[in-house]
Amino acid sequence: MSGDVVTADPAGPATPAAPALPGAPGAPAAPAVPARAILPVATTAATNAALWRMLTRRRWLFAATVAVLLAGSVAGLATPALLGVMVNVVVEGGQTSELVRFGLLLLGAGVLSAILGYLGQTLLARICEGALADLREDVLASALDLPLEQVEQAGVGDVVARVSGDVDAVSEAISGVLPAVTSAVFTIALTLVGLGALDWRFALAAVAAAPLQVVSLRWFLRRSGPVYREVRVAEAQRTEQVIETVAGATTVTTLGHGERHEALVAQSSIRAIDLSLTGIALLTRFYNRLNIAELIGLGAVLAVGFWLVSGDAVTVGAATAAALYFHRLFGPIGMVLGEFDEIQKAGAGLARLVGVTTATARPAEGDGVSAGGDRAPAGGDRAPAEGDRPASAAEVREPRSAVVLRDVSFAYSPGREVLTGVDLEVAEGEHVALVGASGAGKTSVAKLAMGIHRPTRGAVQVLGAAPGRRRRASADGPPAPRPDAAMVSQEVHVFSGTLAEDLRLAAPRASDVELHAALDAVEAGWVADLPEGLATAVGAGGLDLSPDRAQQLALARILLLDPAVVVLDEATAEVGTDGAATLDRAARAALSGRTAVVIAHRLSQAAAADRVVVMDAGRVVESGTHDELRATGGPYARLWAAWERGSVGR
Ligand SMILES: Nc1ncnc2c1ncn2[C@@H]1O[C@H](COP(=O)(O)OP(=O)(O)OP(=O)(O)O)[C@@H](O)[C@H]1O
Repeated sequence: MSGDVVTADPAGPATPAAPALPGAPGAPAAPAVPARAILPVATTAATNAALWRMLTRRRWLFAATVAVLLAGSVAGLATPALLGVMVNVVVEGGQTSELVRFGLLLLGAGVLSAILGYLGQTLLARICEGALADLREDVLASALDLPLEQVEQAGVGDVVARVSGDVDAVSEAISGVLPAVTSAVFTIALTLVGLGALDWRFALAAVAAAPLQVVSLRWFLRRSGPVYREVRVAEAQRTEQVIETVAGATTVTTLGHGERHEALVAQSSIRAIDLSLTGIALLTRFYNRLNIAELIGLGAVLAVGFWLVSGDAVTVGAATAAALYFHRLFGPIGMVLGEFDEIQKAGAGLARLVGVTTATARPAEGDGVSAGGDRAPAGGDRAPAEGDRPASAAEVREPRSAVVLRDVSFAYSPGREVLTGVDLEVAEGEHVALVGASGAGKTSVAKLAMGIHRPTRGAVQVLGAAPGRRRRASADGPPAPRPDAAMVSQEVHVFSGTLAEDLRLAAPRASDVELHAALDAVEAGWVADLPEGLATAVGAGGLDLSPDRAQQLALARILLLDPAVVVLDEATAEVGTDGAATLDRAARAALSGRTAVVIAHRLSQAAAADRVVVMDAGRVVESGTHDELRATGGPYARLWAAWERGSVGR
């Protein structure tokens, strides 16, 4: 996961929610992570409710549309009735002028029905396009808000498949199918009324087709639903496989694993294709059954017509009109039943999309997240294990601590704890350096503090800004809400665009003067030497920045973002002594006046901190100032001695 600055800033890159300031308005609460490592899929009821909400957001337009479509269907009903009357005129040897009059009426009804139908479809399409735009925005916003932990567990491919393939499936259904199906449903309902008006026995005969249609539909829905869901999952897996292969292309090529990866992509594609073919085979069998149902229905209407005409109960014209009415049902019924296919696919897609929006929905109070903004342990509904010490909000809320980890244990996979009983408190404005061998658990602590992961036991809390700190005001707008916490991670990402755009991801309204000031503060004097300065293209396809320069950009972004708490996990091993000294000074400038947790990859960073916390095998083993720890002769003193001898890091 790229993104060195993890922040609540809406313009920020890859912006999972930053940790909460307890009590702050809109403080994000940790959403419930499902036990299985997938993003949730909404229930049918929740999906239907979301669809209804989308459509009825524009309720007046919706009501007008229904009225126009109904009027169009009523006008359409006149056609078979008028044809029936014309047959009677012919049978009874009526005047040609009479025929012409009814012919003109027929033409008028047809034109009116077409105009109203067109208008209704246009209005409905407008509602649907609006609903679709809302859906796209909701899903994209929700996807950007997804906790990194959930994205990591579910796989990026799943998220990408949802915001692309699933949105497309729903788009097709909403913009193409829904308007057509709605007007078809009106036509069916009113045609049955028209048949009944001719003679109730015609309506009864028409219903003869219904049992087979209902049975066929139920048969189809039962089988196709799971198949379509599997298709969506298989497509997500294929996307995941492709993304993984492309993202790791260099590694794949250098290790000569190209063929293996191609085979894996092919395998996942074949599975998706096989499932799609199964769906098509089901659809063909379904249409066969519908054709048989129509044959039965038309046969019944004609037989009843023959019987009624023979008994003088109805005229030949009425029987003709009845047959035409039934024939008129073929199209709409076939369309509604046939489109169930698209509706099913869209339903599967919509359930996954609504799942994304619910994955980021804030749980209500009492959902396992304390009002103080504690990060509750994952698996909120598990029974407390023996030895669990569920830390209450009261227990962890301490007025002068900006970051509190209380008795925190954590495992990436069940049963494999990488942190055990970690207690860490960082006072407001304090700079704490985390020190330890590779794999000791420093980055895991940082990610827990940032809310990227949640503890399996214990509680984590990040408090707000130090009193008296001013928000950065922008010249041309209200002051931006101050972000709570931000992280500079080991993988600094330089986003494609100009240098100025890259920096403005952290502060969209910052002026060029402010950008230059931030760059100066982190000693990025090299920017001034670039021929195009802030307009220089960086990132993919642009100027390739060395790791220490990318690091300086990340630190400048911190200055522009101005968070209260910073977690710094920069590991720039490639820089020499001069580079390291520059980066240390840049970090000091970026962290000045903030609470900071610095993962000290160079012990010079630890020496400059207010306090050093030493970790070993997932536990805190020492804590104190640099001088105190050196004097005790413990693990830190040994690390320091080794570092001074130049055998570690430098
Ligand atoms: N995403 C992950 N999935 C599974 N295990 C992980 C993951 N990330 C880290 N670990 C494991 O957790 C343990 C602690 O790793 P962590 O990265 O927190 O240590 P660290 O002290 O920051 O190390 P380094 O200085 O090398 O970054 C290690 O055993 C590591 O292998």
